[in-house]
Amino acid sequence: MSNLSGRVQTVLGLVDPEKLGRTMTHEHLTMTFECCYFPPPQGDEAVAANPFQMQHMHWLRQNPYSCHENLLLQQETDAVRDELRVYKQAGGGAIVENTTTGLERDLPTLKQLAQDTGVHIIAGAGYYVDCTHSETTKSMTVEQLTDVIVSEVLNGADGTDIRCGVIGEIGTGWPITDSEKRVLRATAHAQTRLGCPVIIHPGRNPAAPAEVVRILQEAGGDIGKTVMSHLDRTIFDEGELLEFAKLGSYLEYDLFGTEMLNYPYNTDIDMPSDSQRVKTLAFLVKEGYEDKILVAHDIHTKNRLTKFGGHGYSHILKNIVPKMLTRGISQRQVDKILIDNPKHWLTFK
Ligand SMILES: CC(=O)NCCS(=O)(=O)O
Repeated sequence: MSNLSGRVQTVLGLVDPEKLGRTMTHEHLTMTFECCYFPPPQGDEAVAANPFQMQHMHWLRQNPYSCHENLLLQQETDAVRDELRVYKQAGGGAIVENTTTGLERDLPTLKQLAQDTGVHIIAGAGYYVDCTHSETTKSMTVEQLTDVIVSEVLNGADGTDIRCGVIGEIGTGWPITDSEKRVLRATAHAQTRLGCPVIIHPGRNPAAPAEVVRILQEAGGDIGKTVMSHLDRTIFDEGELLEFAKLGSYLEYDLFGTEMLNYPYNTDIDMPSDSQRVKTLAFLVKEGYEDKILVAHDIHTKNRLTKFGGHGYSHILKNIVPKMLTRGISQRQVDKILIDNPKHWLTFK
């Protein structure tokens, strides 16, 4: 194990895990999502070209990926800084910033945001989904990929000395490509060397999370220290969810605030409402998984910021927690989900 043992690694250095406080385990503060642009519905091209007007806000919520400008979160650092201050005032302590290679990770900006706001920011190592893998990435062996990921944690990433504190979000699609499989194996090998937390972006199919776990496990990964993200758009059947939960990963509901009718990346999927998400959390708590639940908003487009009428980074603290308390989740269980579970996951072994 590394000398990071028992500590959490933020962009400002190592911290005592007790210092984190309430933690959103899946957010983005600066990134581009251009890789996932989706053309607008026919006839809506004019709105898509000029979206940030009050009368277009509903359209933007329904079609966030169909407007190039909306995908450039990295243009909104001032608004994000303001929001982080609000988040801190609302009782937030830490944020895991999941931007990996392929999404224009910007570690100096994360460091500056942490310094300016006092929010602990934990950055992500590794690679996003296949369509963002460069030719170089695609040609690398598992050993070479492992060395890059380990170095991003031990020495710093992207030519800086700013170190990542988690591996991920590691991007996978469905079916999982060969290049994504190599990255998953490298993730498991790096985790074995470092004893560090891992977080996965699964493909949009109910079978995808378990297949990722299988690949990680086969490569020696520590599933108990791994988060499966985006379960709110991936597994809908309660029986299937319990089957997956038995595999032992953290179960992350990280699209709080996102309510849309037509999910463009898989139109078979009905994106749940926040009320449905809370209901699923209450179900998992009842089934004994309160130690495994994590929550976040996964802000990755501009329209999700309060500046543009969105829910912002404080939505869970301000709106979802009170709802959880009225739906059979106790204050102690809420504290586990927001404080204890993130702390345990983020602490290096
Ligand atoms: C940045 C990112 O990967 N967000 C997830 C979007 S998705 O629609 O839930 O896959």
